[in-house]
Amino acid sequence: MADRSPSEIARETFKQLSLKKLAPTPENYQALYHEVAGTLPPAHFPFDRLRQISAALPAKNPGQQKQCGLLESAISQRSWEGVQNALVGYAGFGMVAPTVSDSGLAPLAASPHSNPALTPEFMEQIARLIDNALPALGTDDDRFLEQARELLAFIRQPVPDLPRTKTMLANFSHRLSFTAEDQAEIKIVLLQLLHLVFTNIGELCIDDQWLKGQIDALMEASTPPLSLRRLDDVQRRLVDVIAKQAEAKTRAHEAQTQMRELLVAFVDRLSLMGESSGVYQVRIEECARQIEQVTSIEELAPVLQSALSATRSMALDTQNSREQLQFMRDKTEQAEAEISKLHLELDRVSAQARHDPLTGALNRRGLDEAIQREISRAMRKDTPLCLALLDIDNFKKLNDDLGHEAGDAALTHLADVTRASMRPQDTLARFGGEEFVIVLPDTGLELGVLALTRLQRELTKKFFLRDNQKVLITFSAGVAQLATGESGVDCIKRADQAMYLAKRTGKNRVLAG
Ligand SMILES: Nc1nc2c(ncn2[C@@H]2O[C@H](COP(=O)(O)OP(=O)(O)OP(=O)(O)O)[C@@H](O)[C@H]2O)c(=O)[nH]1
Repeated sequence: MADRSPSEIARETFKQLSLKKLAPTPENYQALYHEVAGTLPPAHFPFDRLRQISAALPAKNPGQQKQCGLLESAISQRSWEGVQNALVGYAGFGMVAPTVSDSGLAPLAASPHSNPALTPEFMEQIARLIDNALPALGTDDDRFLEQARELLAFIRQPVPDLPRTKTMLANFSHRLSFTAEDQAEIKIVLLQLLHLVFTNIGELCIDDQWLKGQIDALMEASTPPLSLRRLDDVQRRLVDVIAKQAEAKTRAHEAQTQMRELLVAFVDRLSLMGESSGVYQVRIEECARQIEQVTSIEELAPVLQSALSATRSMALDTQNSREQLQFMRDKTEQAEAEISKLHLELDRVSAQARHDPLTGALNRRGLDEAIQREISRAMRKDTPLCLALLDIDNFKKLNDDLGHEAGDAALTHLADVTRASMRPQDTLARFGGEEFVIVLPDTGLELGVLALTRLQRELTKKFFLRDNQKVLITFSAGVAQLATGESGVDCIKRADQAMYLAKRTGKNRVLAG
């Protein structure tokens, strides 16, 4: 039998079908064929069931459509390997909701891990997302925190139940929306309160120009959009204001005590004068009475003597009082002069704290602190940091042509335009006369140069106006990116060299250092 050709086997198979009175179905034919040929029938391939599954699979995106096509063709070719590849490929194109299809079959993916998108890694990513978002939502709502903890514990299980995960996520998201809304509102109200406090402090110190300037800067710095750096700035300024107020309070207290002492001394002196003039009056009245009674010139002499001595002693008392009052007046004037000197000194020292009083930019001390902070941040986050040094071109000529006051206004204008055009996280500091440093976090050299070039353009658009005349301010700048292990001072030196080169090669340029 083994030597027979396929056509002979086929003929014999038909003969057997008729002899055994079997229906001529493909299955019967196949079974008899292998019996006649003496070969093994291939493993059963469930065409119909597989086609049903294939028909139940939604093809909602191009990836799924392609895999459905591949599945159909694998079924036609009876290729188990093809079927497996098509199904694995299909699962990679998104999670399918476990609904029942027209065919009456539930689609795949009832377990979270039958879809690669819901792998333990993916669930861990969701858990980390929640973990990281929690601190931003505050710790006031206990129920919300508890719900978050429950959800985290649940989705970190090895195989979390999918429908339960969905329900828990939906509940959490619902509560989260309220908590986030609350937090946003709290932030707004806190800011309003802060502004109210600043306004009040500002009104309390109308005579103190420096303090008023600080309050204005505080108001501006606490206006959204806020950033951690702007809040740092608010904090630094507030510390200065509080220190200044404490000193002013001590000073006022001292002055008050001194004035009170002077007043007490003055009142004492007045009553003494009153007393001595009362004694004088009694003695003079006595003299007058004696004069009325004298009968001879001899009797008059001792009375006159007594009147003279009373007058002399009154004159002496008056002289003493005048001297004492003069002394007190001198002392008061001296105290006043000392207080106003102290005031001036305090203004000067306070203004030097961290900000440049003219432009409101940080001063050298403030800059040192800001650079230190940004260097630590850049190292921690492994991000680039640039320092730019800019110097106004031909500033001496501007001063000479328009006056020193116009020069001051030009410096303020440059600082204002810079603050408006740089990012909130950038920091501006006045480095010296007409030199400024800009600290640019998260910025590589190329972007740093671009930022300064953009600032140049802004200055050509936002003119400095003097007596209704447009005055164009330009600057030359050098930008340096902080190298590993480099100090802020050395980085500024490199920026300074680049700026110097920009000056020497025509000004109004930005060069990388
Ligand atoms: N109005 C005003 N002028 C200042 C201030 N600080 C420094 N200056 C003046 O700035 C001028 C700087 O002059 P220079 O160093 O010669 O520089 P420049 O004229 O800008 O020349 P280049 O830098 O070469 O473009 C000096 O005249 C200083 O008096 C300030 O606070 N206010």
